[in-house]
Amino acid sequence: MIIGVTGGIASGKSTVARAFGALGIAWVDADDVAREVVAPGEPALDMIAERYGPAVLQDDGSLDRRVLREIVFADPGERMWLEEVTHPRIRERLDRHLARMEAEHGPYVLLVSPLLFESGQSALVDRRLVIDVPVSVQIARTAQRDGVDEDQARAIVAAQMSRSERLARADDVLDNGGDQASLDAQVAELDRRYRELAQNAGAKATPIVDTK
Ligand SMILES: CC(C)(COP(=O)(O)OP(=O)(O)OC[C@H]1O[C@@H](n2cnc3c(N)ncnc32)[C@H](O)[C@@H]1O)[C@@H](O)C(=O)NCCC(=O)NCCS
Ligand SMILES: Nc1ncnc2c1ncn2[C@@H]1O[C@H](COP(=O)(O)OP(=O)(O)OP(=O)(O)O)[C@@H](O)[C@H]1O
Repeated sequence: MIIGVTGGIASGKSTVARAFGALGIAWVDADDVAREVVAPGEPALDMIAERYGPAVLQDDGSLDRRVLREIVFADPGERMWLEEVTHPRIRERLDRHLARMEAEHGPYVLLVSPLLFESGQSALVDRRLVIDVPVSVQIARTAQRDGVDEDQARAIVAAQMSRSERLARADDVLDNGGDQASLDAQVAELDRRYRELAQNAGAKATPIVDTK
């Protein structure tokens, strides 16, 4: 069983994943895979460099993420171009990672992704857990953690699905407006339910042999 964990920027997805990790659950992070597909030598990085020129590369040939971030969050057309180049590659790698993880780790695994619904990754998972916080909290935590100014944090939030649309697509919701203890308690309860669901799904998939 694969659980998709999603939420807007700085909603707390990585913090939630670590809390599941402390209970023995494995996860793959779409932001990490998004970095892999633009590593030096990858065709996507060549396409980005061709479109934006050397300013988008650092001296060692790797992507200057700050420069590209400023380009794509100032211009929706450029963001869409970047998504067309990266998202199919990200999805394909995630699919492979998840298949391997499901075979190696039980009873369920997590796909942690900011764009689960926007990028077609929702089709890779069995349930969708939305990490929910008010937009004002997202902006404050993004600015504090990433050192980006509030306008850019707002531009990133604006490029993502709205809070209400995301909640409408959720199977489960974790309210992350509280403290770490509240987050941990909600994760413990979700883990209990997911283990139960995974066990029932496994039982259904096992053919019952009639011994008579
Ligand atoms: C624009 C890039 C270079 C900025 O890199 P940077 O290191 O500053 O940010 P990072 O990759 O850690 O992303 C931080 C957060 O920004 C948000 N974000 C990133 N890309 C997008 C996007 N296309 N649309 C909306 N939000 C996005 C997410 O909440 C993400 O968690 C990078 O985010 C990127 O390559 N984005 C395109 C690939 C993508 O969509 N990744 C999202 C995960 S599938
Ligand atoms: N319940 C909480 N109380 C206070 N701070 C929190 C809480 N949950 C997360 N944070 C802090 O908010 C910031 C964002 O959390 P985190 O990095 O887990 O979010 P994310 O959704 O993974 O972000 P991104 O979308 O950028 O990958 C971090 O600095 C984290 O320590």
